[in-house]
Amino acid sequence: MDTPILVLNTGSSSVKYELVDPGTRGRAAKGLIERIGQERGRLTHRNGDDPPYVRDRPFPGHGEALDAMMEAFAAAGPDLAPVAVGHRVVHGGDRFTGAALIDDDVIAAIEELSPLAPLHNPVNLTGIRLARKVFPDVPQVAVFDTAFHLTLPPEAYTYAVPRDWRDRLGVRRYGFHGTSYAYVSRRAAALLGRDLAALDLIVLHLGNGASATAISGGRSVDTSMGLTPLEGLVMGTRSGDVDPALGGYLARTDGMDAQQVEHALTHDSGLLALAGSSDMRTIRARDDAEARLALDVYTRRIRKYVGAYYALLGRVDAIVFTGGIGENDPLTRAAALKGLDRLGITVDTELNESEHRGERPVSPPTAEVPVLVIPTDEEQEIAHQTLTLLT
Ligand SMILES: Nc1ncnc2c1ncn2[C@@H]1O[C@H](COP(=O)(O)OP(=O)(O)O)[C@@H](O)[C@H]1O
Ligand SMILES: CC(=O)OP(=O)(O)O
Ligand SMILES: [Mg+2]
Repeated sequence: MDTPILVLNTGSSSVKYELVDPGTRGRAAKGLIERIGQERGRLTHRNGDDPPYVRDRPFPGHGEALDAMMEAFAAAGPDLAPVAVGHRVVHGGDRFTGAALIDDDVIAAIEELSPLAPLHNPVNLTGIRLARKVFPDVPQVAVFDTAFHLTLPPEAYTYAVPRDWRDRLGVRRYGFHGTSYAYVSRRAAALLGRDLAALDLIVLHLGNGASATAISGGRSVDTSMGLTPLEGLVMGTRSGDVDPALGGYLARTDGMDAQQVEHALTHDSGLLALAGSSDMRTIRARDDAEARLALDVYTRRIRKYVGAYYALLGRVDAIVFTGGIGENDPLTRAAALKGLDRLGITVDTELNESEHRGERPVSPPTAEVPVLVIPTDEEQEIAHQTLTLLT
């Protein structure tokens, strides 16, 4: 492979990267840098079938993490000479309806949108700036989480708030995880052996951030994240839906300001607030009242959205789970769909709990509504969209 695409997925606390062959879609190398900003970080770099190159040390910020990625390529190969770089960018507002070739103007627009995705857009820009410095002559492409959701109908994206906020300040539902939804919905149609254009799907992306989307004919028709990636489901450190009066209440009774409230709802809430850890594996290892309540709150919220999206779509051809929790946690899948048998939705205990990984149904073969697990691959989708834009 001599002309691969480098894909950078800079997340809130991690960096995932891949070197993808545009012809075969094969991976020459891939890596993951975890727990950025925490006491103990880890970089895992894989070059083909070589034994992995692992570095356990703290990465104070995303700049250090990206430097470590460059060191890993230098030490463990392969040579890094990409023909293009594809970047995940979380918030594209209503300006970016698809992937965009990055120039100073696009960078300024991503920066302008940073207040709407404070965990994500600033670190996405760190990756873009590093790649432009290291590969000044290589085209760089931004692939936006929001773009997939620009098909939302007005009644789905409009908040019932003052007109001035909507007209002047861009207050509306945008939706996120779109790169994942684009990939997963295509793969779900392939697994069902049906045309995506004819399918109504409810897709649950349950990772560190989590969201639900109703997809009809391959188009997003409603989604749980809103103006920012804070609305909707319970997440690792984010509250998801709360009463909008909460901020005012805390200001009046406890003297908190808007920034403090938003920080707490973004960083100190969700599973972390309920069970002391944002990591599902850690919570699963416990069996006490606090952990059980956290899981009940978590799965009940998912069930509410499944019911709501079933009602909006009027029918559903499959429920699809993806993301670290959706792919790997059978108890979450079972609990989230508990009691929905009357809607034709149920999981098969043996299939759901099987050690099998990869794309698979977890509902009984005779189920009216198939329940599928489709591992997401945002990096593959970013490479695909980068290539499509450039050719
Ligand atoms: N085998 C597993 N069982 C249960 N949860 C898991 C498992 N593997 C990963 N997870 C959970 O997946 C979540 C991270 O999801 P992931 O999609 O990797 O996050 P990100 O949004 O950062 O990409 C964590 O809560 C983690 O505990
Ligand atoms: C948009 C979002 O929440 O992304 P992540 O799940 O990577 O945090
Ligand atoms: Mg994610």
